[in-house]
Amino acid sequence: ADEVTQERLLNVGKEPGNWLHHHQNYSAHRFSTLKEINRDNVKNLKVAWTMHLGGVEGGGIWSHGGLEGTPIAENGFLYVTDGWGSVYKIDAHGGRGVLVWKMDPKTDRDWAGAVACCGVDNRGVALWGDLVISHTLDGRLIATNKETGQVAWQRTVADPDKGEVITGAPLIVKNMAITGVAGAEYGIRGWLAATDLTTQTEVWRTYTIPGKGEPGSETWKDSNNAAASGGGSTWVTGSYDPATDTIIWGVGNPGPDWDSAYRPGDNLYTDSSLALDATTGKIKWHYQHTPNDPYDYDSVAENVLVDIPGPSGPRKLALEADRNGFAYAIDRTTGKFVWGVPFVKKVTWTKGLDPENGKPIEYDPNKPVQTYIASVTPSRTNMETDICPGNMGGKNWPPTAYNPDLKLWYIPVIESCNRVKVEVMTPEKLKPREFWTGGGTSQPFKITGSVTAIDVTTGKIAQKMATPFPNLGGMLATPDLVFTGQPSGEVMALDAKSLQKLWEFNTGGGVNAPPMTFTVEGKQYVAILVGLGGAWDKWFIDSTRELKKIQPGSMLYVFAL
Ligand SMILES: O=C(O)c1cc(C(=O)O)c2c(n1)C(=O)C(=O)c1cc(C(=O)O)[nH]c1-2
Ligand SMILES: [Ca+2]
Repeated sequence: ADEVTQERLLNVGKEPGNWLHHHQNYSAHRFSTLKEINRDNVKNLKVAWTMHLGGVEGGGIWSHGGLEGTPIAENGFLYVTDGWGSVYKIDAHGGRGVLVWKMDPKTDRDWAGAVACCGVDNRGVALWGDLVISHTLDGRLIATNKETGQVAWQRTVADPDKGEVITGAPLIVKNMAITGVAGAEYGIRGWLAATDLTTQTEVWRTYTIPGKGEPGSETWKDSNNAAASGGGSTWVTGSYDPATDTIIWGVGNPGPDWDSAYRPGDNLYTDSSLALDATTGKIKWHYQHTPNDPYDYDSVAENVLVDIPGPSGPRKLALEADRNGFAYAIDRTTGKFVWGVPFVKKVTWTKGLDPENGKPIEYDPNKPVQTYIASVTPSRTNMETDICPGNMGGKNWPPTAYNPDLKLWYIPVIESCNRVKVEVMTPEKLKPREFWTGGGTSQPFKITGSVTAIDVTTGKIAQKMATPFPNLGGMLATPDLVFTGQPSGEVMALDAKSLQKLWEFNTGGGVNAPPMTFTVEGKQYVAILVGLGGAWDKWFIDSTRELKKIQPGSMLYVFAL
């Protein structure tokens, strides 16, 4: 078998025809050097083959599943998941797709689906040795034999009885699988866990909310014991810097989401980028974007690691496009702010970022409860208000892509506002497996989107292409193109510099997953999963009424010249 080793995972540039990491490389670039499909011929791109998958069944509070995964490609085989965690190995040789095996983990749909805030979601697998490593919504890490499709072993990592589920893809670092958790809307205390794949045991588990007396615990100043149910999920796969053996991972919102007076203080490490020693799980640094967040602005987005020439040698940056509407560059050696720029058209909750430290200008470290621009901030004295970006954020989980030649970073943008209603929470209201949000949202405004390119040498917006719908799929970059999709069904290719649309195909479904690319027998393909699920069609559909017509679906599209 083709063993996937740490050596190969570190050197994916040597095998450009494969796509071995969830985010393509450890730096989360989602950039492929393949250029058989390019600016000149992309207009001729056609469907090469398709495959219907399963996983559309409902469960818990969900009427159906959706597809958010990034396929993994190795030596002509694809590995994809559906929302309930079934893994499909597909033989892509010979210009068509043939199912080799399907591993159905028999996810407990009602038990897990009842505490999945935002859809029946599974964002994909990882490869290690001769195993396919995957997660299930009901909290398991599963190792499947790559050749036979037989489950080699499995281990429970998260507990839906506590409101914990898993939606993200695992990150493989050395001999470990790193698992992030979801559940901040159900009063969990977030964590990251590392499982040794050789011994099948836990190496470390680091909580994203410090325990009593630990550094950072002073940022929970309440008498409600809010930290114990304070959220801080880690539901999007992070990145890894081998030079310093550092994992950089985004942390989600504090809970209860909108009643910030329940949890006075900055609420570390919610809404932060967190750097951990990969070997020990020890926290090295953090950078918090929205202290004492009253807007539900999870900072779970992937951190994109880039090295930019600077006056005194290369600057080692971690880029993050935050739900709060700002894109950040952080020095990934020190965790210090470098630049920040709004990437959405409308931000109303702050006047902007302090150019020195990147904190919102209105942030006052001496205030226990931050009010930012108080007239548009949900609070106990402003119980109903409109926020921009809306609570899905300026960018949600759909991943960015980075072109290292052009130094352009492409953000899949949601241009939005929505309405928040606050509910005052008390400790008695905290119940296992029940929503712990301190309010709710409604959608009185139309929501659109864009692809926004940032020049990372300047931290300025280089280009923006408006789209009629929010970007719920994410980005792929190649030397002179970017690929993305729309929830209305279109997959498109844009010119990497001008963002002019060069090609489009309507899949007849809803795109809620990122495109990727690979080769088989020397020929380049672009693959994307199609099937609208996630948070949108339950919680946000009123802002995009045309999308109400989109039917549940589950299909893999593969394109070629
Ligand atoms: O805090 C969390 O634990 C958590 C988890 C998830 C998830 O696992 O999908 C989402 C969110 N929050 C969230 O706030 C959100 O907007 C969201 C959208 C989606 C999606 O897949 O469309 N998931 C999630
Ligand atoms: Ca959340």
